Amino acid sequence: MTNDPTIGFLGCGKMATALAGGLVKTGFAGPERVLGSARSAASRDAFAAGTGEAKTFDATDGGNAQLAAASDVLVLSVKPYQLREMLRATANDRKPEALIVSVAAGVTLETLEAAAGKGARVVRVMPNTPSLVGAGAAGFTRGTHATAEDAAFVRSMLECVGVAEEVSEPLLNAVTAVSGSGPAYGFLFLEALADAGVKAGLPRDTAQRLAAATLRGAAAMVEETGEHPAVLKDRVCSPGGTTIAAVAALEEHGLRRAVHAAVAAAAARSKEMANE
Ligand SMILES: NC(=O)C1=CN([C@@H]2O[C@H](COP(=O)(O)OP(=O)(O)OC[C@H]3O[C@@H](n4cnc5c(N)ncnc54)[C@H](OP(=O)(O)O)[C@@H]3O)[C@@H](O)[C@H]2O)C=CC1
Ligand SMILES: O=C(O)[C@@H]1CCC=N1
Repeated sequence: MTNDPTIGFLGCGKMATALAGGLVKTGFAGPERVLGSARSAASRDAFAAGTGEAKTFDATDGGNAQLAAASDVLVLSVKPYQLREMLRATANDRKPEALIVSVAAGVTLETLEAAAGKGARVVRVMPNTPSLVGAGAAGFTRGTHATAEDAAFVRSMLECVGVAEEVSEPLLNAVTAVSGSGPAYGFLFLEALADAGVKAGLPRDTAQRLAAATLRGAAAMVEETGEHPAVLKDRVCSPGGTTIAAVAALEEHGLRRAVHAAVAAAAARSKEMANE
């Protein structure tokens, strides 16, 4: 791996823009070391806007090959079903020593390595969109030919925009279900909390600010105190008070069961996508 690798995002949509934007924002990579390719001008413009005007390539006009030829690290960030074709299509353009990083849900190392060709160094990552604001959570696993240095590079890239955990490949389905898809659960809960606040009489913007800060605060307390979440929850519940009344209502309406079902559904879908 060169000292200042050029990181090319093949497919520069929502996840690529969140990750690349985070890398630029935190100074991990200057915009001159970040590239993106996509078919539509809308995707390319959004990526450029989110990354301090990183260079983009038009995929309808040989852009994927140009990006592949210029990238020391090639981040595959198209839809899962497109990955095999993208790897085959850029086979003759990629630098032989390029590190291939896939962020696609469900696509296994076996599939990636077979499509990337003999000896290809591949790391499979499951990031999430809060990478954009330096609060990402990612899991990763390295392929057969990826070196310890490759894993260290990917870890440093991910830790620049949040937390990163190296896991065995089968656990990536669970990582996808917890932290890859997880921001959506958080947004849904936050939206519901703000809506309920509006119902209780708060102005919308006040309710949303309070809900977001409260969830951020709860997460920060778990991280900073190292206490079990149940212990922290118990400290909010005064005997006969408001919180225990709310907690009882959440239990009655099946919050825990709903979360278990959601994570199981996402993990099952991730597993299923390996065969598509
Ligand atoms: N969104 C998320 O929270 C997360 C997504 N992921 C993974 O990231 C990947 C991308 O998902 P997401 O960012 O949500 O999806 P998007 O649809 O936002 O991004 C896909 C990108 O690929 C581009 N694209 C499509 N076809 C081509 C092509 N032939 N050549 C080059 N670019 C192309 C699209 O632009 P255009 O159509 O203009 O070409 C678009 O920019 C998926 O594999 C997903 O599993 C992983 C973790 C979290
Ligand atoms: O919904 C998806 O399939 C992708 C993977 C994790 C988050 N978004």
